[in-house]
Amino acid sequence: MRNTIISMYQPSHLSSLIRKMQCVVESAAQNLPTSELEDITFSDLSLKLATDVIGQAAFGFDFGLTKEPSLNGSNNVQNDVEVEDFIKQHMYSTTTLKMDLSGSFSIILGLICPILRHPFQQILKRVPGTTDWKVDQTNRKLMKRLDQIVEKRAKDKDRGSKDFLSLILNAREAEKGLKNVFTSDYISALSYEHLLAGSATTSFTLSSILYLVAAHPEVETNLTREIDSFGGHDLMPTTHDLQHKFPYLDQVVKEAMRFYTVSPLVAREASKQVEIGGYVLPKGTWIWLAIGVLAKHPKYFAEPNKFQPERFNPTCEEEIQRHPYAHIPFGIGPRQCIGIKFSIQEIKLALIHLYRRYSFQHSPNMEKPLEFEYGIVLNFKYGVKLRVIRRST
Ligand code: HEM
Repeated sequence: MRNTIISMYQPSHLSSLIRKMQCVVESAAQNLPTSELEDITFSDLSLKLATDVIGQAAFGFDFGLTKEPSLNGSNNVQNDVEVEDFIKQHMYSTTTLKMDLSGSFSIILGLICPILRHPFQQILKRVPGTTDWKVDQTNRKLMKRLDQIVEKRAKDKDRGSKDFLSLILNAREAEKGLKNVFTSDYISALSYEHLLAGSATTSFTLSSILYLVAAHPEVETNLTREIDSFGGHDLMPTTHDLQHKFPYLDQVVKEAMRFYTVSPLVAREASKQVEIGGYVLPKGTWIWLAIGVLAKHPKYFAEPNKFQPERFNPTCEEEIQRHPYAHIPFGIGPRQCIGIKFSIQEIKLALIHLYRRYSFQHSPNMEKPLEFEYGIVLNFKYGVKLRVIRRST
């Protein structure tokens, strides 16, 4: 399975995605309000941006979330009712519907008495108005929409092989044995997992970078200097340029991912009995890797609560001495994130585009300190609110 889709994330395919990514980034950033009194909730914008990008890569579909609606209300994207409905449900479940302690009684009860959580959840799912009911309804609608999308694409014989969904469907048709494994339900679930894995993480990372850089003007100065020296606004960096010609940008991204680790826990299950640090863990034990804790360990990161991109400079002693597995925001080993290069390319392109045109400040309406929601991935409790200043260059 992993091998089937990994080709999508190889350098050759990534370079062909640059133009698509660039179009989404441009349309997301073209009309940011630059009034001194107006806020933008950048985290909402970055979620739209990341969802549009993954929509093109995973589904071969333009969701059009970052496009400005025209006067007649349409945003000139492909007219597909199922996809439109699906994506509305997805945005609703990601931004509005929150399965947190304040919302769900079954979660609170589960903390007090874990054994009661599941039966209670089953009951509350049937009680209209409760969070459990809303989550269940939204999940059902989402999966129904996704099933329709998968079904439609499965019938399309000219689907090509440029996106995740088409690649899996092609693989299913090419190998008879896979038909029973890659059922439509399974493919729908995988596609949704992909959409979630690729949008919430990238969006959070992009927003946290803008938030952190806005609080560190010296970092912004260095960053814009590097970006400006690359060339004029029309010069679009290639995949190779992004990897090699923006060393400071690279350090800023790494440091922001260390500072706010979006996926702070990674799970593994012991496939056989193993001894770790003197503890014998029987087969089947769940092991949680606290990569967010590791990212703040003073043994590997001096003054870990300071935002210092230079600590990732290849000539910095801290970087030279650091254990290679101390900074692993994408996990590690055979189950490491498959979207590393994809998301880094997207994040760097977005940052270059944004800082070429704008500078950012925290809105006075932003809470201090920043508050988070702790789910499968980290999220901002009230969003990242910024003021945008157009640069004069
Ligand atoms: C800043 C962005 C991202 C971060 C921080 C991130 C982080 C992670 C982490 C920590 C894991 C678990 C790895 C492990 O268990 O060792 C993971 C898995 C995964 N990620 Fe990402 N991710 C990001 C973007 C993406 C994107 C853009 C995609 C898709 C295009 C993606 C697809 C996946 C998939 C499919 C898995 C499961 C891999 C497997 O189990 O074999 N991720 N990611």
